[in-house]
Amino acid sequence: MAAVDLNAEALGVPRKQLMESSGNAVARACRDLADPGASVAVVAGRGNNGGDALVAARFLKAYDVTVHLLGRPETISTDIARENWDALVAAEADRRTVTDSAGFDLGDPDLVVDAMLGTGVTGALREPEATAARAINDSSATVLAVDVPSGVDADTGDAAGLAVDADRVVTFHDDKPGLGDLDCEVVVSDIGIPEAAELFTGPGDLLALDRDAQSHKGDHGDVLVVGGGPYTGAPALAAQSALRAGADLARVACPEAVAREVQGYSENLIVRGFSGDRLALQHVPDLLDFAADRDAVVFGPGLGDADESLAAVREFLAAYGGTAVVDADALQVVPEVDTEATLICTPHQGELRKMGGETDADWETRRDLVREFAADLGHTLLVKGAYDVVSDGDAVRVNRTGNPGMTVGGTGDVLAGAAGALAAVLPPLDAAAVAAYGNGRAGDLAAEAFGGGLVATDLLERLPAALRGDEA
Ligand SMILES: NC(=O)C1=CN([C@@H]2O[C@H](COP(=O)(O)OP(=O)(O)OC[C@H]3O[C@@H](n4cnc5c(N)ncnc54)[C@H](O)[C@@H]3O)[C@@H](O)[C@H]2O)[C@H](O)CC1
Ligand SMILES: [K+]
Repeated sequence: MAAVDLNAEALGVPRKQLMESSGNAVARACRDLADPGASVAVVAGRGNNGGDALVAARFLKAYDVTVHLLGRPETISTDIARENWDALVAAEADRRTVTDSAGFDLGDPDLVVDAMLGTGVTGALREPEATAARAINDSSATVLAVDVPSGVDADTGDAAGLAVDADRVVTFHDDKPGLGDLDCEVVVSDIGIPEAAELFTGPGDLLALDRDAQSHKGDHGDVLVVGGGPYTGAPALAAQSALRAGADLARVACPEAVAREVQGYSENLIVRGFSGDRLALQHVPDLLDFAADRDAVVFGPGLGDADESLAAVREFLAAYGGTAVVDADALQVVPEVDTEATLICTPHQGELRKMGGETDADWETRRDLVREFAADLGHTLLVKGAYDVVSDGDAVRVNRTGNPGMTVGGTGDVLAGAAGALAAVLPPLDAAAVAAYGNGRAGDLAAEAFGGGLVATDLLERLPAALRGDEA
């Protein structure tokens, strides 16, 4: 929900506007449950759940409304909730602030609006919320809960002890998984979050990358790039991109003939050569061993399309059970391989057709075609284009970052490496979506500096800022 909110904000629909819609929906539910003139007690907590009800109070002119704020106004935790409190103060609305549980008096209302806690609840209800919850449960009033009954975990439906016993819940945007088992009526209200906030990647998607302060070396991925042979820059770009996208370790397995050159690009890479000047079947057993201890493998950058190299990719994937990003020439073997591995395939439109997939000039048609083809393959697809389409055969995401300057060579290797690093820490669909978003943003930042003259290494430098969400 937090991710969708941020994406909505980036699309020009800020949280305060959503709160106005939520409050409006709460007021509608009140009108449904009580006749004009009825007494309504709005019990508001200090977060945005409370804020929703403070808005609702403004919409209930035909009712006898008393607002109980649990806590001093200075302790309201968000600006948008505080602004709505200030609006009630300015309007001299009937209101009380409850600074300790002894000071809470619900009165004898016809209807209670429970807006103490929503999705922000942590642990058992503290005071004065606990006292207020008991008073609400003891009263004979009809109880309308905002978003979720206070004290109930919206994801699981569990309560850590006491929770409000509601007659009806008005929840927002989408059903919450935890509400299904509650013994009360649940109404889902649309609050104007654009569908695009869920379809298109946005800054909210970056929330998935938040790191645990307690993390250790290796927690963020040990990534192996298998490639090189005819090209040496591609595997080096992919591996460096994995590091820039947050991986702790990036290794390259490449032919001995090019290993020195690959190492020469960066001292941050761990390079391991195998005999000869290109990948072949004889290398597969060692590669499988080496890959088994890694979190993700990126297959393809600079590998070339020699028959023996493609045969090796086929044999590797057939025996591999981990997570792999498959790019470039390696893509063509994917449709014919029966593998246990979790694959993220990163074709451009031409490579997609070579894999047997269809494409279309219209992005909405393409979205549907990519979803179907991903379902057929049983793998995640990231189909590159002006609009990148990502699908695991079920969900679809579309990425709009990036610019025409990125048609330069090497940007695909940067994307594949980033996808490898992210696949080490996120589910495949999210890894692909965030990689596409970050790579495109890095390209946009690079275009600011270099326009159509940007090169792939410019993206490497800007990938950390792009994945942090810095403004272009
Ligand atoms: N897009 C949306 O989903 C929208 C949701 N809205 C509403 O916002 C709430 C979530 O708001 P948030 O501020 O994140 O959290 P809460 O208001 O639920 O609670 C935070 C508040 O509560 C305190 N607290 C936490 N746990 C406890 C406890 N066990 N006992 C006492 N107090 C507790 C904490 O310290 C904070 O002060 C969502 O449910 C919707 O109702 C938006 O308005 C519209 C968009
Ligand atoms: K609530």
